[in-house]
Amino acid sequence: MQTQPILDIQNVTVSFDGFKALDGLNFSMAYGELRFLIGPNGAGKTSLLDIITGKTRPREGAVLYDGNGDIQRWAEHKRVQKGIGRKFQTPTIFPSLTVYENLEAAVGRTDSAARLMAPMSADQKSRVESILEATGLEARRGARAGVLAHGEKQWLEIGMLLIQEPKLLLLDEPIAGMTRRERDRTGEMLQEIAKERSVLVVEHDMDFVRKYATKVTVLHTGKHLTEGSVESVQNDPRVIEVYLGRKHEEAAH
Ligand SMILES: Nc1ncnc2c1ncn2[C@@H]1O[C@H](COP(=O)(O)OP(=O)(O)OP(=O)(O)O)[C@@H](O)[C@H]1O
Repeated sequence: MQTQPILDIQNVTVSFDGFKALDGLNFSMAYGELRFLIGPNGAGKTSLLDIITGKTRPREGAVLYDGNGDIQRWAEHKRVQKGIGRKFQTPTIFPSLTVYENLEAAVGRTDSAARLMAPMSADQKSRVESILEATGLEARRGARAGVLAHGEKQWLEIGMLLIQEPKLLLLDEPIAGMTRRERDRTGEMLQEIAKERSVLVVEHDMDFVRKYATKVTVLHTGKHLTEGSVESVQNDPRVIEVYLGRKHEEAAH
């Protein structure tokens, strides 16, 4: 087990026309950790993912990653090559290709165009098989991605990221729109994935967070409000005040 964090965000500030989406944020994650990120709308959760992937550059602070020092000068594609994978809410799968073909396309995605066109190696084929198993899509391997159920599409995209063997996987509300069964399957999948890599999940659904999180970080107004076990965070008066109380009120209306 590595003692250094895989990700260490130090005093990061991101401003849009003077408005601070992240305001002196400190955040760090260990290797092999499944971390949930919660906070009210506008807290800065997506902005945090954006500075990790390089979509946004901070005005101040440092983004230390996987023993590379500060990676702020790295382009987005370099971060992907170095193991930072991000799943957006809307899947970017190829609907007319089968599940298997989608994974086949993803296997060489970070390589050169020539490698992309070449037949898969034995190693790549076995990676596709292991991803089919990990995502529970073995029986759907021949189905066109466009006809998959909503949950299956999300799992396929997770598979397409996993096949590139990321070290740090970022997921933005992965269970949005899923059935209860799909949610549970996704929660179990994330726990399995985190045995081999670090996973950071932005999630609003507190039932899901309660069930699958061991450690939760709460953001508020671009700052790190608190972090800890689900129980400690849920009972923190500041969290109740800024987030959970508000969510209960929303649910009551
Ligand atoms: N490109 C941008 N230009 C201007 N303001 C932005 C931009 N991106 C984010 N913001 C603002 O920064 C703040 C933080 O946004 P962010 O999307 O990171 O919050 P969030 O916690 O992900 O919210 P939500 O839960 O609603 O997705 C918001 O007030 C948002 O309006």
